[in-house]
Order: sequence, then C-alpha cells, then structure tokens
Amino acid sequence: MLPLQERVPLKNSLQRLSDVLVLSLLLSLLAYRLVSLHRHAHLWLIAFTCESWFTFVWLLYMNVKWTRVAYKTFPQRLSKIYHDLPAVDVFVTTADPTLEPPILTANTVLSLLAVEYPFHKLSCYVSDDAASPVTFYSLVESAKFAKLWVPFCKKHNVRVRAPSVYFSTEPQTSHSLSSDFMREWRRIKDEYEELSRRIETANEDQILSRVADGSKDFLKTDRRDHPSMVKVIWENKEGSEDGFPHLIYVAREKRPKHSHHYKAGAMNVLTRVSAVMTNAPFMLNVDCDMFANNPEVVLHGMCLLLGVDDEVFSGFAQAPQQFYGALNDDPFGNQMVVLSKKVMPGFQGIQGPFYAGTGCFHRRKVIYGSPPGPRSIEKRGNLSWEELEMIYGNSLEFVDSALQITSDYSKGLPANLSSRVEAAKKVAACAYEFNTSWGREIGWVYGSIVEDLLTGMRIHSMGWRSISLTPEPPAFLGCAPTGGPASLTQHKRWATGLLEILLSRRSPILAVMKEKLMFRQCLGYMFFLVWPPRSVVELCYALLPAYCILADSAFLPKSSELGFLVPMALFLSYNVYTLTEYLQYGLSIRAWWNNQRMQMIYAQTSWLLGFFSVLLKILGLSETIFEVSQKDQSKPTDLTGADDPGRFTFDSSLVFVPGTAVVLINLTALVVGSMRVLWQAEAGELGPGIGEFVCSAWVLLSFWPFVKGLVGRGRYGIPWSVIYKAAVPVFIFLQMCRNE
Ligand SMILES: O=c1ccn([C@@H]2O[C@H](COP(=O)(O)OP(=O)(O)O[C@H]3O[C@H](CO)[C@@H](O)[C@H](O)[C@H]3O)[C@@H](O)[C@H]2O)c(=O)[nH]1
Ligand SMILES: [Mn+2]
Repeated sequence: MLPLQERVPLKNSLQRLSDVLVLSLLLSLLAYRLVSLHRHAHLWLIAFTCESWFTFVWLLYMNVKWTRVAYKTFPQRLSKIYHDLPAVDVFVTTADPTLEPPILTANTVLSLLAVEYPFHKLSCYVSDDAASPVTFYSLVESAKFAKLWVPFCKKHNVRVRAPSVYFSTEPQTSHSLSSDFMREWRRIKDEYEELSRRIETANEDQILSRVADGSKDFLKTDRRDHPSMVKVIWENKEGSEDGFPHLIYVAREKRPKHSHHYKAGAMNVLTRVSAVMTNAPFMLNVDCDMFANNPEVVLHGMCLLLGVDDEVFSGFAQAPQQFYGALNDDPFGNQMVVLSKKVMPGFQGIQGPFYAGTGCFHRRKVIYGSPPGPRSIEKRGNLSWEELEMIYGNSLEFVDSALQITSDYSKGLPANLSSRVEAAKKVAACAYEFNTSWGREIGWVYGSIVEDLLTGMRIHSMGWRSISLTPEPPAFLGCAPTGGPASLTQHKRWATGLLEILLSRRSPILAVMKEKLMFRQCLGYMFFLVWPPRSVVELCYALLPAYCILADSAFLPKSSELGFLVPMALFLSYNVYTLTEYLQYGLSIRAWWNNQRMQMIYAQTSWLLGFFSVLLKILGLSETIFEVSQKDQSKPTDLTGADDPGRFTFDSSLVFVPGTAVVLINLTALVVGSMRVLWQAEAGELGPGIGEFVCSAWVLLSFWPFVKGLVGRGRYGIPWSVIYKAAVPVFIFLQMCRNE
C-alpha cells in the first residue's frame, strides 16, 4: 500500500557550521570579557551579563533549527485507501466586525465550504464574539451565494476558492477559449460583487428590519451581555447530490460578570456546540482572515492524521502561518517567512510544530484529554454520571458525544441539526464550564492570551507529537497587521501571553520534569517564552553605547586592541549569516533589514510592555486582555503614492514611549559625542572609541522609523504626548550619565 505521507529530513550541514561559528564567537567574546574584567569597571560586567544572555538565546535558537524535517503528503492516494473519509468540523472565529470586516469572514467561510472533500462530511461553525447582526447577515447571504459558488469551483476546478481573491484577477487563458465558461464566470463575478456590496453597506438597523428570519434574537443584543445564539444557516440535507457543508452561526452567551477567556473560550464553545450537533472526530480551526488557499487542504490534512502507523505521531497537524497580499519587503517584519521555513521544520525534527492557533487540524479526543497509545481507549464509560459531569459539564448530549469520541466509537452524525439547537445553546452558556475540567484538562487551556501555544504545549506534555502540514500551494493565507500600532500591539499581546505561560503552573520547565514534554521541545518553547525578559536585556544593551559616549567610558575594546576583532567578527558574521538565510528563501536584502530592525523594535517596545503588563497582573493591578488585530483588506495596488502602507505609523499608545526614548538618547549621545571629538583632539584612554559610536549609530538606524516619526506629521509622526512621556526616562538617563 502506498504511503499517504513521507518524512523528508532537510540538509543542514552548512547551517550547523554557521550556527557553531556564531556560537564560538559569542563564547570567545565572553571569555575575553572574563580575562580582562579586572581592567574595567562595572560596565564590562553589564555587557558580560547581556552577552551571556544573548549566547543563551542563540543556543535556544540553534536547538530549534538543528534537526530539520519536512513532510510531503499524497492526497490522491487517500481515496484508494479510504472509501469512507471521516467527518471534519471546521471552526472559524471572529470577534469584532469593525476590526475584522464581515466580508473577510464571508470569504474565509466560502473558501472552506468549497474545499475538495465529501461535503456531507464537513460542517462549518462560525463563532461570533461580537454577536453582530451584520456578521450573521453576511453569512446568510454567503450561504445563498455558495449555492452558485461551490458548484462553479468544483466544475471548473478553481484553484483559489475565496471569491475576493479569485475575482481579483482575470481567469487563466486555458479557459478563455470557452465562451460558456466566460459567461458563467461573469455571472458569478457579478453575483459576488453584489454580495460584497450588500455586506459592505449593511448596517445594523437595516438588517434588523429586513431579515425577518432568525435575526429577531439580535434585537437589543449588547455584545457583552446576551444569551447564547446558535443558528443553523444552512443544513445540508441527507442524500442531496450537489450541496455544500452545513453552516452554523454561534454567538456564545456573554455576561459582564463572567470571564469569557477570549479566543480560548470561543474555541471551547465551538468544540461543545459541534459535539452535540455533528461530533466529527477531527476539527479544523482557522482565524476569520485565514482562507483555504489550497482546495485539497482537508485531504492533505487527512494524509497526516490517518496515514500514520501510530496516532501518537500526529496529535494535531499544523500549517505554518502565511499571508496574502503581503507588503513588499515585509516592512513590519511580521510575515514570518524564515520562521515558517526554518523554525517549523526544526520543531518537526523534535516533537512537532507548536500549535499556532489557526490552520490546524485537531483530533477531537486529544482536545478531550485522551493520552496517546492503547490507553486512549479510555474507560470513561465506567465513570459515574457525577464524575462525568465534573469533567465535561452537565449536558447529557455532550457527555454522550464525548464518550463516543474517547472510546473511538462514533455513532455517526445525527440526522437533523435543528433538533440539536437547544442542546447546543445550553453548552454555549457562560455557566456551563463552572466546576468542570474545561480550560484545564479539557479543551483550549485558559490562563494565557497566547492560548494556542499553551494548548499545544499541553498536548505535547501528554506525550503526543504533532506534524506539519505544508502542501503546495500553501494551505491557508491570512492578513499580517500593517502600520505601527497594530503590529506593535500584536507583539505586545504575544509577549504578555508568553510570560503568562512561562510563569504559570503549565510552564514547560515543569512539564519536562513531570510530564512527557521532550527536553529539546521544552527548549524550543523557551525560545519564544523568553521574549518578555529578553526585552529588558536588549534595551539595556541598546543603551550601553549611548551611556558610554555620554559618560565618557567604554564597553568595547579599542580598535587598536586585538580583542576588538572578536565583537567585530561577531557583528559581521551574524549579519552575513542572517542575510543569507533571507536570500536563500528568495527574499530581498531590504526584507532582511526590515526584519532585523523590527525585531529590535519589537523587543524594546512591545515585549517590554508585555513584560510590564504581566507584572501588573501579578500585582493584581490589572488584567491582561486580548486586543484583536485590525485586518486590512487593502491591496498594495489600491493605494496611491500619497499613502504608503509600508510606512510606519504612530498613535498615542504607551507602546511607542520606550522606542522614542531610545531614539532621543542615542541622538543626544551622537551629537554630544561628535562635538567632543571635534573639540577635544585627544580621546581619553577610557573614553568611547569607534565601537561605541558604530553601535549607537546602529541602534539609531534600527529605530529609523522612530527617527522619521520625530519629524513626521499626522499618523506618521510621534504624538507630543508620547514625546513628553519619553522625556522623563530620557532625563533620568542623562542624569545617570552625568553622575558618573
Ligand atoms: O475574544 C476574542 C478574541 C479573538 N478572537 C479571534 O481570535 C483570532 C485571532 O485574533 P487576531 O487578532 O487575528 O490575533 P493574531 O495575533 O493575528 O493571532 C495569532 O495569535 C493568537 C494568540 O495571541 C492566536 O489565537 C491566533 O490564532 C494567531 O493567529 C481571530 O479570529 C479573532 O476573531 C475571538 O474569537 N475572541
Ligand atoms: Mn490574525
């Protein structure tokens, strides 16, 4: 029997050699500092501490990349082996109709309804945390359009099944001969344009008065205070020949007094609602902006989940996050190309990729806490009702569905969805999870706003491995945030959530000791989890050169000394090495530079704020919140020259304060330093040398968007309120330099 998947170890020798080269230079630098420590003051010690930390982070990064593996999948073999493919429940989450335009969600849903898979085996559930009638309306309208769209895609084997993307270009020439096709294409395009016009112009009042069917529940809904709503928008009746998957709208109950756990809470509700309605053994989850870019994506996913000798190897199958309509040269350093090409395969060589929150196929039983191996045929059936209720909550329908899943025995899908709506509403209620295992041993794990990493880590800690889904063309494509505020806020949220994980009782350090998390996988997770503390070290190191210039001292050897060669070689080889990584994947030098400098900016602004927000949480002064990213639909072509989408923008958020301070300090240092060089012919023995000046200039160059922000206008300029706030730390810093 032909295998459904193939494991491909990737060649690594050159990369390992370069990794070791950089590591040995780091170690040489540390050694040099140690032997010359006696000659220098406390600055040498600070530098040594920071550099030890960088060496540690480099080791973490090396560990992740050391053994890289990829998987190939062969979906065309699937139908020869399985006559009856398993059911898959598909989840889409949305939370805010202004930040996440409903037309985007509609496109994601349409792309999923049209995938190549037996359609009576798929059901699509949309969770709307805004309980927005506009989102509901747009799904109702999309379902009508799907009646044309899905058959069209299947008949003509359309490659990209998100209509907005498909219709953004003319059809490929192979079709253009047939006038029938062109007529149909135009008709459907017109229909789509009409659909998007209606969705984009829809306003709440209008909808509430127009859509009589099903929208009356939305009257008087406050998004923070309403009962649960579950609406079957489209039920794919048994036996129909050409149809498309079920489409169900879910808005979980929200009450101001009850914590709703953001996305993790939404995922748990989707898990339960789908369990009582269709109970598929597999689940696929995507964010509202992540459309299915490869129509065979579910088949590829099944190759990884079904095609393994032992299920333990694929607890879940994760596709890397990739982006659509991305700006040229990655100006905000968030397209994650190197991450998905280097780091994902690296994790694959250990215990498997981390769960990234979107583009992931899960085994339902894993989400329910079943361990791998023969023990997974669990005896939960022998538990008493009270015990089951303590685990799963008090819904008979849900417990029944969960027992089927954990015993690997499914009765199949219930015939009539509408009859399950009441049960579904019950499991979508706020109070359902009280005194149950939800959010701990069952479902998406609570306690961090980076719920994805945390949940994936729990799965790895149970001993499961995961597997990466990398079909060609890419499985899913989404939107990367653009502009300063959105990009920095996203990183701030991540840093906050990562520190929450690091400090929680689910920290990987504990999991490696007490559970089945592999040691190298733990180090892999640590590579991300150390972001927030890393911010402090990076900020400190970035201020060292300016400090030395202002206080007339040095933290680097003089250019005349032999020791100078070590940091210089390190600086050059590190940059050349990372640059070749970018060139290797066909990215530009600019993309490399943008990523280098954004990395520095994120570290010293977003991660730093993330670090402090967790401190405030620990002190009980504030809660951490999930700030949803703005999804931009604008394509680079829509924009005129006047409005450059790649240009860094600002607002009055606190996240801009540390960056502004860093820039002001380095500007002052460079001005003061150059004046001193001009006036004072002899440089002091202990004063700053070329090294300090280059480093300070390098920091300034990395923060160039902020330098431009100091003189920019409107949203391209740093607001005065931010500059005033930044002036305080700048002033303190300058005082410290003088007291030296
Ligand atoms: O209360 C909430 C908040 C968010 N979301 C959804 O969560 C998804 C991700 O939100 P987004 O603002 O796009 O965050 P990103 O930073 O782009 O998301 C990445 O990081 C998140 C963790 O911080 C993961 O949940 C995501 O899957 C992952 O793509 C979106 O579909 C939202 O609609 C909810 O359903 N409820
Ligand atoms: Mn997103």
